[in-house]
Amino acid sequence: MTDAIESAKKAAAIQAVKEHFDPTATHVGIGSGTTIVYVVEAIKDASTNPQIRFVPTGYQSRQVIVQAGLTPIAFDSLPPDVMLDVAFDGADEVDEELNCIKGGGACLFQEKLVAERAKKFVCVADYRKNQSRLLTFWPTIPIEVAPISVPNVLTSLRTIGSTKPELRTTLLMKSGPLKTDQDFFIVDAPFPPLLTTADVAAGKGKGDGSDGTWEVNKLSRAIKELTGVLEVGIFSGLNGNEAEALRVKESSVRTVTGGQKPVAVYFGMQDGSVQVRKAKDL
Ligand SMILES: O=C[C@H](O)[C@H](O)[C@H](O)COP(=O)(O)O
Repeated sequence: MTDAIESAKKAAAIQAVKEHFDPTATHVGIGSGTTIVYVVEAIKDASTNPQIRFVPTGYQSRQVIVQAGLTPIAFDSLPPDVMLDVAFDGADEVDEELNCIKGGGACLFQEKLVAERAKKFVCVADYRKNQSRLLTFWPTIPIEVAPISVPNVLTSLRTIGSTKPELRTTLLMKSGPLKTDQDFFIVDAPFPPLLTTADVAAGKGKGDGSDGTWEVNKLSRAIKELTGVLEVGIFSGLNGNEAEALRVKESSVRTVTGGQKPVAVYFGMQDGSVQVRKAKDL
Protein backbone atom coordinates (compact mmCIF):
# COMPACT_ATOMS: atom_id res chain seq x y z
CA MET A 1 0.00 0.00 0.00
CA THR A 2 1.21 3.48 -0.77
CA ASP A 3 1.73 6.03 1.96
CA ALA A 4 -1.06 8.15 0.42
CA ILE A 5 -3.60 5.35 0.84
CA GLU A 6 -2.54 4.58 4.41
CA SER A 7 -2.62 8.29 5.32
CA ALA A 8 -6.08 8.56 3.78
CA LYS A 9 -7.37 5.62 5.84
CA LYS A 10 -5.91 7.08 9.03
CA ALA A 11 -7.33 10.57 8.46
CA ALA A 12 -10.80 9.12 7.79
CA ALA A 13 -10.61 6.90 10.88
CA ILE A 14 -9.64 9.78 13.16
CA GLN A 15 -12.53 11.94 11.94
CA ALA A 16 -15.08 9.10 12.08
CA VAL A 17 -14.13 8.28 15.66
CA LYS A 18 -14.17 11.95 16.65
CA GLU A 19 -17.70 12.37 15.30
CA HIS A 20 -19.27 9.02 16.25
CA PHE A 21 -17.47 7.55 19.25
CA ASP A 22 -18.86 8.62 22.61
CA PRO A 23 -16.01 8.19 25.14
CA THR A 24 -18.53 6.84 27.68
CA ALA A 25 -19.79 4.11 25.29
CA THR A 26 -20.09 0.63 26.79
CA HIS A 27 -20.31 -1.66 23.72
CA VAL A 28 -18.65 -1.01 20.37
CA GLY A 29 -18.49 -3.19 17.25
CA ILE A 30 -15.16 -3.48 15.46
CA GLY A 31 -15.03 -4.66 11.85
CA SER A 32 -12.32 -6.32 9.78
CA GLY A 33 -9.61 -5.32 7.35
CA THR A 34 -6.72 -2.89 7.23
CA THR A 35 -8.58 0.40 7.77
CA ILE A 36 -10.20 -0.68 11.03
CA VAL A 37 -6.75 -0.78 12.67
CA TYR A 38 -6.65 3.03 12.54
CA VAL A 39 -10.16 3.21 14.01
CA VAL A 40 -9.11 1.07 16.97
CA GLU A 41 -6.03 3.26 17.55
CA ALA A 42 -8.21 6.37 17.61
CA ILE A 43 -10.77 4.77 19.95
CA LYS A 44 -8.02 3.68 22.32
CA ASP A 45 -6.88 7.29 22.61
CA ALA A 46 -10.41 8.61 23.16
CA SER A 47 -12.14 6.08 25.46
CA THR A 48 -12.64 7.05 29.10
CA ASN A 49 -14.71 4.03 30.15
CA PRO A 50 -12.60 1.21 31.62
CA GLN A 51 -15.63 -1.11 31.36
CA ILE A 52 -15.99 -0.71 27.58
CA ARG A 53 -16.27 -3.95 25.60
CA PHE A 54 -15.53 -4.48 21.91
CA VAL A 55 -17.40 -6.96 19.74
CA PRO A 56 -15.20 -8.37 16.96
CA THR A 57 -16.38 -9.53 13.53
CA GLY A 58 -13.97 -12.45 13.25
CA TYR A 59 -10.49 -13.70 14.08
CA GLN A 60 -8.49 -10.82 12.58
CA SER A 61 -10.79 -8.24 14.15
CA ARG A 62 -10.42 -9.88 17.57
CA GLN A 63 -6.62 -9.83 17.17
CA VAL A 64 -6.69 -6.10 16.45
CA ILE A 65 -8.75 -5.48 19.61
CA VAL A 66 -6.54 -7.65 21.82
CA GLN A 67 -3.28 -6.27 20.42
CA ALA A 68 -4.50 -2.75 21.21
CA GLY A 69 -4.93 -3.82 24.86
CA LEU A 70 -8.73 -3.54 24.66
CA THR A 71 -11.27 -6.11 25.88
CA PRO A 72 -13.23 -8.22 23.37
CA ILE A 73 -16.62 -9.79 24.05
CA ALA A 74 -18.06 -12.48 21.80
CA PHE A 75 -21.12 -11.48 19.80
CA ASP A 76 -23.15 -14.39 21.15
CA SER A 77 -22.41 -13.50 24.76
CA LEU A 78 -24.00 -10.05 24.48
CA PRO A 79 -27.03 -9.74 26.78
CA PRO A 80 -30.14 -9.93 24.57
CA ASP A 81 -31.31 -6.40 25.37
CA VAL A 82 -27.96 -4.76 24.62
CA MET A 83 -27.51 -2.90 21.37
CA LEU A 84 -24.01 -1.74 20.44
CA ASP A 85 -23.59 2.02 20.84
CA VAL A 86 -21.83 2.13 17.50
CA ALA A 87 -20.07 -0.25 15.08
CA PHE A 88 -17.20 0.81 12.83
CA ASP A 89 -16.01 -1.09 9.76
CA GLY A 90 -14.21 -0.76 6.44
CA ALA A 91 -15.78 -1.23 3.01
CA ASP A 92 -14.68 -2.31 -0.45
CA GLU A 93 -16.97 0.06 -2.35
CA VAL A 94 -19.73 2.52 -1.42
CA ASP A 95 -22.35 4.06 -3.73
CA GLU A 96 -24.10 7.39 -3.47
CA GLU A 97 -27.03 5.89 -1.49
CA LEU A 98 -24.50 4.48 1.04
CA ASN A 99 -24.94 0.86 -0.06
CA CYS A 100 -21.68 -1.02 0.45
CA ILE A 101 -19.81 -4.03 -0.89
CA LYS A 102 -17.92 -5.86 1.85
CA GLY A 103 -16.10 -9.17 2.10
CA GLY A 104 -12.97 -8.39 0.09
CA GLY A 105 -11.04 -9.88 2.99
CA ALA A 106 -13.51 -12.79 3.35
CA CYS A 107 -15.33 -11.25 6.34
CA LEU A 108 -18.97 -10.40 5.78
CA PHE A 109 -21.30 -12.66 7.79
CA GLN A 110 -20.18 -11.61 11.26
CA GLU A 111 -19.75 -8.05 9.99
CA LYS A 112 -23.42 -7.98 9.05
CA LEU A 113 -24.50 -9.44 12.39
CA VAL A 114 -22.54 -6.75 14.21
CA ALA A 115 -23.68 -3.89 11.94
CA GLU A 116 -27.33 -4.89 12.48
CA ARG A 117 -26.86 -5.00 16.23
CA ALA A 118 -25.57 -1.42 16.39
CA LYS A 119 -27.59 1.72 17.00
CA LYS A 120 -25.43 3.24 14.28
CA PHE A 121 -23.03 1.71 11.80
CA VAL A 122 -20.21 3.86 10.44
CA CYS A 123 -17.83 2.96 7.60
CA VAL A 124 -14.31 4.22 7.06
CA ALA A 125 -12.50 3.90 3.74
CA ASP A 126 -10.01 5.50 1.38
CA TYR A 127 -10.81 7.38 -1.83
CA ARG A 128 -10.67 4.26 -4.06
CA LYS A 129 -13.88 3.00 -2.45
CA ASN A 130 -15.85 6.17 -3.15
CA GLN A 131 -17.97 5.48 -6.26
CA SER A 132 -21.42 6.52 -7.42
CA ARG A 133 -22.51 2.92 -8.24
CA LEU A 134 -21.47 -0.44 -6.79
CA LEU A 135 -19.30 -2.64 -9.04
CA THR A 136 -17.67 0.38 -10.68
CA PHE A 137 -14.10 -0.15 -9.46
CA TRP A 138 -14.54 -3.16 -7.16
CA PRO A 139 -15.21 -6.06 -9.57
CA THR A 140 -17.33 -8.66 -7.75
CA ILE A 141 -19.88 -9.35 -5.02
CA PRO A 142 -18.32 -11.60 -2.34
CA ILE A 143 -20.74 -14.33 -1.22
CA GLU A 144 -20.19 -16.76 1.68
CA VAL A 145 -21.40 -20.25 0.80
CA ALA A 146 -21.51 -23.72 2.32
CA PRO A 147 -18.75 -25.78 0.64
CA ILE A 148 -21.07 -28.54 -0.60
CA SER A 149 -23.32 -26.02 -2.36
CA VAL A 150 -20.63 -24.30 -4.46
CA PRO A 151 -21.49 -25.93 -7.84
CA ASN A 152 -25.21 -25.16 -7.41
CA VAL A 153 -24.59 -21.59 -6.33
CA LEU A 154 -22.22 -20.96 -9.26
CA THR A 155 -24.81 -22.27 -11.72
CA SER A 156 -27.59 -20.18 -10.18
CA LEU A 157 -25.43 -17.05 -10.20
CA ARG A 158 -24.79 -17.52 -13.93
CA THR A 159 -28.55 -17.90 -14.44
CA ILE A 160 -29.27 -14.56 -12.78
CA GLY A 161 -26.66 -12.75 -14.88
CA SER A 162 -23.26 -13.09 -13.27
CA THR A 163 -20.81 -13.52 -16.13
CA LYS A 164 -18.04 -15.46 -14.44
CA PRO A 165 -18.60 -16.26 -10.75
CA GLU A 166 -15.60 -17.98 -9.19
CA LEU A 167 -14.68 -19.79 -6.02
CA ARG A 168 -12.05 -17.69 -4.23
CA THR A 169 -8.77 -19.55 -3.82
CA THR A 170 -5.87 -18.78 -1.54
CA LEU A 171 -3.06 -16.71 -2.98
CA LEU A 172 -0.51 -18.51 -0.84
CA MET A 173 1.69 -21.45 -1.84
CA LYS A 174 -1.01 -23.99 -1.20
CA SER A 175 -3.88 -24.47 -3.59
CA GLY A 176 -7.55 -24.84 -2.75
CA PRO A 177 -10.38 -22.59 -1.63
CA LEU A 178 -10.10 -19.92 1.00
CA LYS A 179 -12.04 -20.63 4.19
CA THR A 180 -13.93 -18.04 6.20
CA ASP A 181 -14.21 -17.74 9.98
CA GLN A 182 -17.24 -20.04 9.66
CA ASP A 183 -15.22 -22.61 7.64
CA PHE A 184 -17.30 -21.71 4.60
CA PHE A 185 -16.08 -20.66 1.15
CA ILE A 186 -16.25 -17.35 -0.70
CA VAL A 187 -17.63 -17.07 -4.22
CA ASP A 188 -16.87 -13.82 -6.07
CA ALA A 189 -19.62 -12.91 -8.54
CA PRO A 190 -19.22 -10.15 -11.13
CA PHE A 191 -22.30 -8.28 -12.38
CA PRO A 192 -22.69 -5.08 -14.40
CA PRO A 193 -22.62 -1.90 -12.22
CA LEU A 194 -25.65 -1.96 -9.91
CA LEU A 195 -28.55 0.48 -10.12
CA THR A 196 -29.58 2.54 -7.10
CA THR A 197 -33.23 2.86 -6.06
CA ALA A 198 -33.16 6.35 -7.61
CA ASP A 199 -31.99 4.86 -10.93
CA VAL A 200 -34.96 2.47 -10.99
CA ALA A 201 -37.37 5.29 -10.08
CA ALA A 202 -35.88 7.32 -12.96
CA GLY A 203 -36.52 4.43 -15.38
CA LYS A 204 -32.88 3.55 -15.99
CA GLY A 205 -33.71 -0.16 -15.82
CA LYS A 206 -36.07 -2.59 -14.12
CA GLY A 207 -33.36 -3.65 -11.69
CA ASP A 208 -34.83 -7.14 -11.23
CA GLY A 209 -32.47 -8.92 -13.61
CA SER A 210 -35.10 -9.33 -16.36
CA ASP A 211 -33.50 -6.68 -18.59
CA GLY A 212 -29.92 -7.38 -17.54
CA THR A 213 -29.94 -4.68 -14.85
CA TRP A 214 -29.88 -5.27 -11.11
CA GLU A 215 -30.79 -2.83 -8.36
CA VAL A 216 -28.68 -3.21 -5.20
CA ASN A 217 -31.40 -4.45 -2.80
CA LYS A 218 -33.01 -6.75 -5.36
CA LEU A 219 -29.72 -8.40 -6.24
CA SER A 220 -28.85 -8.84 -2.58
CA ARG A 221 -32.19 -10.60 -1.94
CA ALA A 222 -31.92 -12.74 -5.10
CA ILE A 223 -28.49 -14.03 -4.07
CA LYS A 224 -29.50 -14.55 -0.43
CA GLU A 225 -32.39 -16.77 -1.58
CA LEU A 226 -30.03 -19.32 -3.16
CA THR A 227 -29.78 -22.44 -1.04
CA GLY A 228 -26.27 -22.73 0.35
CA VAL A 229 -25.68 -18.98 0.66
CA LEU A 230 -24.94 -17.96 4.22
CA GLU A 231 -24.62 -14.24 3.52
CA VAL A 232 -24.07 -11.72 0.73
CA GLY A 233 -21.43 -8.99 0.80
CA ILE A 234 -23.96 -6.28 -0.04
CA PHE A 235 -24.90 -4.04 2.91
CA SER A 236 -28.08 -2.22 1.89
CA GLY A 237 -31.68 -1.56 2.93
CA LEU A 238 -32.26 0.43 6.11
CA ASN A 239 -29.68 2.14 8.28
CA GLY A 240 -29.90 1.99 12.09
CA ASN A 241 -31.90 5.23 12.37
CA GLU A 242 -34.39 4.14 9.71
CA ALA A 243 -34.82 0.71 11.32
CA GLU A 244 -35.51 2.32 14.71
CA ALA A 245 -37.96 4.84 13.21
CA LEU A 246 -39.86 2.01 11.52
CA ARG A 247 -40.11 0.10 14.79
CA VAL A 248 -41.51 3.16 16.56
CA LYS A 249 -43.94 3.92 13.72
CA GLU A 250 -45.27 0.40 13.60
CA SER A 251 -45.07 -0.02 17.39
CA SER A 252 -43.36 -3.28 16.60
CA VAL A 253 -41.59 -5.45 19.07
CA ARG A 254 -37.86 -4.68 19.06
CA THR A 255 -36.01 -7.35 17.16
CA VAL A 256 -32.24 -7.61 17.28
CA THR A 257 -32.09 -6.79 13.60
CA GLY A 258 -31.35 -3.14 13.02
CA GLY A 259 -30.10 -1.65 9.80
CA GLN A 260 -27.16 -2.94 7.80
CA LYS A 261 -26.50 0.27 5.87
CA PRO A 262 -24.11 2.83 7.38
CA VAL A 263 -25.44 6.17 8.65
CA ALA A 264 -22.19 7.75 7.47
CA VAL A 265 -19.12 6.84 5.45
CA TYR A 266 -15.79 8.63 5.89
CA PHE A 267 -13.51 8.64 2.85
CA GLY A 268 -9.89 9.68 3.27
CA MET A 269 -8.97 11.58 0.10
CA GLN A 270 -5.70 11.82 -1.84
CA ASP A 271 -5.15 15.45 -0.83
CA GLY A 272 -5.34 14.63 2.88
CA SER A 273 -8.92 15.83 3.34
CA VAL A 274 -11.83 13.65 4.49
CA GLN A 275 -15.07 13.47 2.53
CA VAL A 276 -18.16 12.43 4.48
CA ARG A 277 -21.25 10.88 2.94
CA LYS A 278 -24.14 10.88 5.41
CA ALA A 279 -27.66 9.50 5.49
CA LYS A 280 -30.30 12.19 4.90
CA ASP A 281 -31.66 11.84 8.44
CA LEU A 282 -28.32 12.38 10.19
O1 LIG B 1 -13.75 -8.84 4.26
C1 LIG B 1 -13.34 -7.80 4.67
C2 LIG B 1 -14.12 -6.67 5.14
O2 LIG B 1 -15.38 -6.55 4.59
C3 LIG B 1 -13.34 -5.35 5.09
O3 LIG B 1 -13.97 -4.48 5.97
C4 LIG B 1 -13.25 -4.73 3.70
O4 LIG B 1 -12.72 -5.67 2.78
C5 LIG B 1 -12.38 -3.46 3.70
O5 LIG B 1 -11.07 -3.81 4.04
P1 LIG B 1 -9.87 -2.77 4.00
O6 LIG B 1 -10.10 -1.77 5.06
O7 LIG B 1 -8.64 -3.60 4.23
O8 LIG B 1 -9.87 -2.16 2.61
